[in-house]
Amino acid sequence: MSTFIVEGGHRLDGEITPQGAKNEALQILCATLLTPDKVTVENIPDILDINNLISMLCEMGVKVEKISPNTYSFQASDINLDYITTPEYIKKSASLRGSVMFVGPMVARFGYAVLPKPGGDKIGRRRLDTHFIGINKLGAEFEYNTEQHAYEIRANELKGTYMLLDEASVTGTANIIMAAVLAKGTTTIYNAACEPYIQQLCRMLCRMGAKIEGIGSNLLTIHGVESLHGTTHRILPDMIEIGSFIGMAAMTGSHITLKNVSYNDLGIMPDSFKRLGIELQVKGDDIVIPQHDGYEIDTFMDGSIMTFADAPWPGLSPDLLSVFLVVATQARGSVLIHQKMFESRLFFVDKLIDMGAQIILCDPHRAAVIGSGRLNSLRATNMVSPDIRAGIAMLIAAMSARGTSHIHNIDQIDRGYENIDKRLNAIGANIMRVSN
Ligand SMILES: CC(=O)N[C@H]1[C@@H](OP(=O)(O)OP(=O)(O)OC[C@H]2O[C@@H](n3ccc(=O)[nH]c3=O)[C@H](O)[C@@H]2O)O[C@H](CO)[C@@H](O)[C@@H]1O
Ligand SMILES: C=C(OP(=O)(O)O)C(=O)O
Repeated sequence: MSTFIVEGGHRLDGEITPQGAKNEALQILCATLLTPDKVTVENIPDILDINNLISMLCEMGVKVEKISPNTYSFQASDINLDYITTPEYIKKSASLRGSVMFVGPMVARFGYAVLPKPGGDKIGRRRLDTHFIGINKLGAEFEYNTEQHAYEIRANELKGTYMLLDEASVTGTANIIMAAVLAKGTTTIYNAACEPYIQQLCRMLCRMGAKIEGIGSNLLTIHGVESLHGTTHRILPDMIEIGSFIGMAAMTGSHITLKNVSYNDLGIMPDSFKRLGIELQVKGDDIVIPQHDGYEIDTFMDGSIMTFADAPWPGLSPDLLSVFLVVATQARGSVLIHQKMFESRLFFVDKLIDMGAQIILCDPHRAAVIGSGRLNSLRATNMVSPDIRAGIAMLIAAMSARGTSHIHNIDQIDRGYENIDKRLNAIGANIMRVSN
């Protein structure tokens, strides 16, 4: 377990380029299993979750070549199906959420997959019903193996069908798409998740020979094909990292430029920051955040207190609410943060309260923040990062606080943010990494 020692009060100044998107990369790397041909992927983030997934692919027999720091090629021409029944595979799967998306491609191409309990953030119940029901509807059978503590999934043949998903699950939709592209006949997925990362997956699959209609909508029609071939794909910039940097810049009174953000793929996020009182200038495909001496939270048009709530795309991502929450503590005005999707993601506010923030945790899903308008800057403290996004929120709080804070368990931050300490120190932060 490593620790960040963060000296607060330093303003940032300069340019920063967002990393490739973690949650897109997890889907795309799993999709490389769908073809025996070579697939080259650019802009892969160098983060713990992705490196773990790549090492699992290697152990499954995928030939992985690192072409440059963020570009790899993958060739799944000779897969060792025995590996996926080993205790090692089961243990590694439990270290990240993305491993759940091996199921769709494996069952589509090899008729066999093993699904141990996947890992990922411990942020409340994270059910997999959508994955199971969808893949089962395509004709695969799930059987729980009590010795392995994992499901075995078998299918002689997958057959296209109509399905209305019980919820617009992101990884569930990706898994079902990856199974359906090689199924016989036509699959219709209604209530599909449709965020840019799912769109990117669909576009890559189409370049590999898949036939998918309705990309970008919640109604996908997939005409199954016999086989897929190789391609090259570039991962989008990580919208959650972009949002984290916007919030960090405002809260620390910094002037920074975010380079090449793929603005049109950011959805409602930039406007949501504007409603928090943060000024953003869009220059080409860059976002400039000018130095803020203060910012004031908007109200709704009827004058009532603003709420930021998560919703499936094109709503606001749940992964950004921890950032909105911490940034609101130093705004003028009040806001309700309503985390509808996950029930254990707001408990980190206790630490912000210790630092002097005015927050009432109304229940596990809702926190009311009374911004102090920088009258009382936060005080440094010691904290433990419980999940990726609480971790980055704690880092933002520490960077804006008076004094030196310690953030333990920063592996949680490293799961999703590439070399965050080095990249922020390069533009003026003072963050020291200590390995315990
Ligand atoms: C590896 C990866 O890509 N992880 C992301 C993915 O996780 P993941 O794919 O696991 O999340 P899901 O989309 O399945 O669901 C997230 C949560 O929202 C609930 N839910 C979902 C859809 C819906 O219409 N109503 C609803 O209540 C689910 O029950 C669950 O509690 O999507 C989440 C939601 O954007 C993000 O937080 C995760 O970062
Ligand atoms: C919840 C997240 O990730 P995961 O689904 O990988 O746990 C996240 O990225 O905020």
